[in-house]
Amino acid sequence: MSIEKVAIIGLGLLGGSIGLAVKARAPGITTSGFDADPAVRAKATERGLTDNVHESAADAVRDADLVILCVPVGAMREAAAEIADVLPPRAIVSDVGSSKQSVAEDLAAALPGAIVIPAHPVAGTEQSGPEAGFATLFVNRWCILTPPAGADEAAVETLAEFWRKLGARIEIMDPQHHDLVLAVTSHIPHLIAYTIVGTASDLEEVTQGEVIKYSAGGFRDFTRIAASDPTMWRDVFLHNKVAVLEMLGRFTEDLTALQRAIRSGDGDTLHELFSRTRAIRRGIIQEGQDDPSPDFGRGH
Ligand SMILES: NC(=O)c1ccc[n+]([C@@H]2O[C@H](COP(=O)([O-])OP(=O)(O)OC[C@H]3O[C@@H](n4cnc5c(N)ncnc54)[C@H](O)[C@@H]3O)[C@@H](O)[C@H]2O)c1
Ligand SMILES: O=C(O)C(=O)C[C@]1(C(=O)O)C=C[C@@H](O)C=C1
Repeated sequence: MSIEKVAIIGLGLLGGSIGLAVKARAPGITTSGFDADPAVRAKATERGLTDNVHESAADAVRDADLVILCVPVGAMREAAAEIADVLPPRAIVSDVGSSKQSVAEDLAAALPGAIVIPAHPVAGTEQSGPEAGFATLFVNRWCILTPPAGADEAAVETLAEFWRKLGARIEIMDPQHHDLVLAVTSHIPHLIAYTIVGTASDLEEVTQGEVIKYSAGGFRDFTRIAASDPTMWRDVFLHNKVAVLEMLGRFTEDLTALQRAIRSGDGDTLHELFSRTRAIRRGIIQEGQDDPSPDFGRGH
């Protein structure tokens, strides 16, 4: 199976980055795009995010070998339903959603009989919209494929090869496991950032403008994450509810243990944890998994 035409539905950060990455790294593949928002379609045309930007999802997916849904996870079902009647029978349908169980269920329900291979490129920034995309977003990043049991192996390999062309590394995972892992590595960190920035802002009366004044330190890193798209993240928490609540329970227990250590003056417990976490950060940097694009969306 080879991919000659990719249809991208949703032309924000992820959809736009896929379009630009195909142009830069797989120029033999044609791209077509659609976004529900006319202003996004206009900007996508201006930036040339895909070769063609269509006025309907149905027009965009015509003759496509691969369709990638790049919409918020809460909009996946509706976006899939819009292409159900016109989807070429041999086309692979995939997505980039940050949670996988609910998306797999929604796509299977909306597209009975279609070849559906959900995926999640673990790459992004706090930016969103058609101006945010860039061609190197996926370089050296993991793309996790979560094929359903009994999925066509050739289709899985075709999708994996597509993502490798864009620079990604491939992992295959069960959707339930994906959602648990990402709950702790991505979803809860975002929830913590939203919380700490929200709490500091609620305390503004006490801190009298100091939230902004002293935000050059660690707090500033939290504000970057807390600037992430509200619609996208609302949908992630509503659609990965079980895993997030389970991991949040575990996190709360660990936080309580730290609270106890501080209260009782147990410096060893604090020091041991902080040493372990420092080693993890250094390991990530050594593996070369840090910022793919230091001048974009990071480090400000
Ligand atoms: N932002 C990240 O860091 C990141 C990383 C990996 C995966 N993801 C996932 O990628 C997906 C897209 O996120 P993004 O950051 O590109 O968001 P974005 O807001 O930049 O883009 C989403 C686009 O989808 C469009 N859209 C919404 N409903 C639609 C519909 N029914 N049909 C057509 N278009 C529709 C919106 O108009 C918008 O332009 C989400 O599922 C998100 O969970 C995001
Ligand atoms: O770097 C960031 O700003 C991100 O939030 C990217 C990030 C992440 O948590 O790692 C966010 C959501 C995704 O589904 C994948 C990647």
